[in-house]
Amino acid sequence: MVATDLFGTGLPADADRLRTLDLPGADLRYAACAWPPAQADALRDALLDEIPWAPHVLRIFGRDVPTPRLSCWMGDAGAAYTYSGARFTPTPWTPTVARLRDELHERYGLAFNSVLANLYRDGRDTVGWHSDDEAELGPEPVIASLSFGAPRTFRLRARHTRTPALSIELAHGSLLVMEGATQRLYQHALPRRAGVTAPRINLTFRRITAA
Ligand SMILES: O=C(O)CCC(=O)C(=O)O
Ligand SMILES: [Fe+2]
Repeated sequence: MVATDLFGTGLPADADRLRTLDLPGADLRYAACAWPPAQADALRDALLDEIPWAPHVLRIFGRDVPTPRLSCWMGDAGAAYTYSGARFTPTPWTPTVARLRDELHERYGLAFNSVLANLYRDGRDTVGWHSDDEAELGPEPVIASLSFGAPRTFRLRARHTRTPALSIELAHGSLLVMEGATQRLYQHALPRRAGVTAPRINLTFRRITAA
């Protein structure tokens, strides 16, 4: 009998292991099953319920534009963040998000002081092309992106040529870690997906270095 079974789920013992994705110059790792299905279900429900979701309004070319998703900026009191001209003071950690932050540290050795939570209510909610390259994140940001709920396609493209580079379906209970030159060389987006009626929650944990 091999030493299998991740949390008694019948999944292989290393189902939560991060594997490198092949993308030139980038540093991307992905674990399709960081949280096994039953745990991921419970986490999705708790996060839906516990996070104070609200539309964000971004100032783009001098106009106020509501984002096509709901969000919540959460973190340590000092971790203020500027995003597309809007300044966010973080909401205090909720219990489930704090637990996930601690798990990322204990299980993957990744430490964070803030998180941007996104709720894609259905397949019409999206995030457009961008890099997470705000000055507060430092020159080589480390971002841990957790997905719960409806699987959605995550795309990356070369920042300067806009050449499509990678397309990956982010699974329920998955973890994607972006670091190194990933933000400098690539942009990412989550396009619309027809036929998706279930919500998806994404938590992008970040490390804010300076005020
Ligand atoms: O929902 C996702 O997977 C990506 C979200 C994202 O790129 C962001 O919040 O910066
Ligand atoms: Fe992003």
